[in-house]
Amino acid sequence: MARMSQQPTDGKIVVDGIDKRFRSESGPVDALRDVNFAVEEGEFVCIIGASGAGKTTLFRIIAGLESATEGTVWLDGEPIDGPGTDRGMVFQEYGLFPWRTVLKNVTFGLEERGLDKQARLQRAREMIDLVGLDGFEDSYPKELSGGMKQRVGIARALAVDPEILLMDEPFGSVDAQTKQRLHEELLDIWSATNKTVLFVTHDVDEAVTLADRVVVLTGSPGSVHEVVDIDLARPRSRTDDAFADYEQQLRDAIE
Ligand SMILES: Nc1ncnc2c1ncn2[C@@H]1O[C@H](COP(=O)(O)OP(=O)(O)OP(=O)(O)O)[C@@H](O)[C@H]1O
Repeated sequence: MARMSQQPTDGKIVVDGIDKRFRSESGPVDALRDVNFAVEEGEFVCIIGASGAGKTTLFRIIAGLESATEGTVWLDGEPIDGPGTDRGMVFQEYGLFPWRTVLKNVTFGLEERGLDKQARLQRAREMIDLVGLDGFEDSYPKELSGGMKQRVGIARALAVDPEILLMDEPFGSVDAQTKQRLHEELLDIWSATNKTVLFVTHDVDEAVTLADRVVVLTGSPGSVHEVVDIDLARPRSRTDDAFADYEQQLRDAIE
């Protein structure tokens, strides 16, 4: 298939005809087939789907950690062909350096950007404040709870001021109460910083809580079954009938 040399439609991120086939010892595995959707600047988009629908694979392709077999992901009209500081990443398993303090974990991305030490420390402290971890600058990851570790991950991703935040099940390992608090904090950070957020989850409740729009991946190989606009004012309440209706709609779509 001829590769288009121009982004086919408007959008900050345009996922354009993505196929992914893995080669494994037991033969090829088709993970994604003809995945198409666009994300507008400043939007909060969740990708949901059952286990194996290809969410993480798609995340990794958009992050530039994995290449597509067919198709292109466009960012501001340019094809993505590797990771970049325009995309900050947050993973479920934190990805922190255990031998570095909180402060040194957050300065990590800044060291590569050539900022002087003073500027790095100042920026890192601002981000640590933003995620509510002031006072923990000198702690090590093993001294922190899961929720706190994830805050460090978010601070580190934000430190380089990426335009886009890519999050792959970031709150999968924290308890329900912490998750709810992190949702509120993430939405505050999102509205304060105007980032574009792409957030992978298998949790329907989380998607309705957070997203402007939800991309539902189904099938194996996965493709876009439906894109659902969540037309609810924020802050959202789980006890609203409309919230429950969206949850049901997404549950039905996944099945
Ligand atoms: N490196 C790989 N080699 C071979 N197959 C892979 C590889 N990575 C993923 N797959 C396959 O691709 C498909 C999609 O996997 P992926 O991890 O993207 O799904 P997912 O929706 O994120 O699932 P989960 O919610 O369980 O994490 C699965 O069939 C998986 O086995």
